[in-house]
Amino acid sequence: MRPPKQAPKTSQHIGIEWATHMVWPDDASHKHNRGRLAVVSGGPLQTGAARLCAAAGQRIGAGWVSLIGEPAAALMMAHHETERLILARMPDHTLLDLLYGFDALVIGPGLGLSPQCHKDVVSVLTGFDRPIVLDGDALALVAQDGVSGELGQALCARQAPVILTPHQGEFERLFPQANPSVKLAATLECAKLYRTLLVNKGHQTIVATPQGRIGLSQSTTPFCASAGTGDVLAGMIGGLLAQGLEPFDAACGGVWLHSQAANRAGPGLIASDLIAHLPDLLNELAPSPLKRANPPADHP
Ligand SMILES: NC(=O)C1=CN([C@@H]2O[C@H](COP(=O)(O)OP(=O)(O)OC[C@H]3O[C@@H](n4cnc5c(N)ncnc54)[C@H](O)[C@@H]3O)[C@@H](O)[C@H]2O)[C@@H](O)CC1
Ligand SMILES: Nc1ncnc2c1ncn2[C@@H]1O[C@H](COP(=O)(O)OP(=O)(O)O)[C@@H](O)[C@H]1O
Repeated sequence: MRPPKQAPKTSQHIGIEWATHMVWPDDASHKHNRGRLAVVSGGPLQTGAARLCAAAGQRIGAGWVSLIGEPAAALMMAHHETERLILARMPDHTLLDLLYGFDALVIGPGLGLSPQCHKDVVSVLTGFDRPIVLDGDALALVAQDGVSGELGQALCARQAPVILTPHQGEFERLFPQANPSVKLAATLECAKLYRTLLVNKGHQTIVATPQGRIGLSQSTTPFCASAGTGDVLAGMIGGLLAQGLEPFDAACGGVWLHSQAANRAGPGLIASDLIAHLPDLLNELAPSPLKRANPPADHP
């Protein structure tokens, strides 16, 4: 079958309308019912990606965000983190033990590629029944296995939602048969192959479901090409999933908020700037009673 030349009818430009899916806190909200997000860190020298991711998930509204790492990584994170809770994974802990009670998980940013990392990704895909975002090294591990390998099969068999967020290099490794000149068709085929929702990133970002639903975004500044910006996107999507958004809405909402934050940051952008721009963006989107109070006119 020849690839479609144009976007299928189900494709939508990802614009401000995705904000209508946002979940806002109300008087009954408390930190445990606004979404609990877990992010798995790599080793003590690789905690930065997971920390960016977790901070983004918290800024976008998840009420409780934990970073999980082996004891040395946990200690390193504890030196840096204030609002994120650190969970040290002791030798007798499985990852699933520590994930009890969380609403969503991001795994992959800075994770590493060791056999233990592989085992952990298999264990969450088969044993964690809440939404998962796979990014970074988790995607490298899936690509190493291929679709017929253990991780590929775990993805295909999984019933609960999972979102893959590859950049171009990761996408090409996940789906080596892809023709890069037809990114839309290749993204759809890859989503079908792994039976999962894909966010294929880059100047043009494509969100695709295995059923053929498509979201397209190409309004982001190229200053976004900076280390860690993808980790922030994974955290934003994870934070929206933790708050209960449907996976397609969480993916498109994350992509849109990320692009708006990037455009506001502009020249000189580094990944943490995207997180810093979220409060202003969210304030503009929030229902009137929730908007930030303006200082009185005579405020100094
Ligand atoms: N603050 C941090 O600690 C950061 C950690 N990071 C982590 O570092 C690990 C390696 O990440 P990489 O993204 O380098 O992944 P990989 O090392 O798996 O892939 C990079 C390779 O893909 C190729 N490539 C092709 N198109 C590309 C594109 N559009 N964007 C990026 N690479 C492209 C590159 O040339 C390179 O050979 C991951 O675990 C990642 O999460 C990065 O996210 C950067 C920030
Ligand atoms: N040229 C570009 N124009 C617009 N957005 C870009 C461009 N290059 C990268 N991006 C965006 O920046 C982010 C980079 O993600 P990724 O490469 O995974 O980062 P990292 O792994 O370093 O966190 C993605 O959201 C991607 O869409």
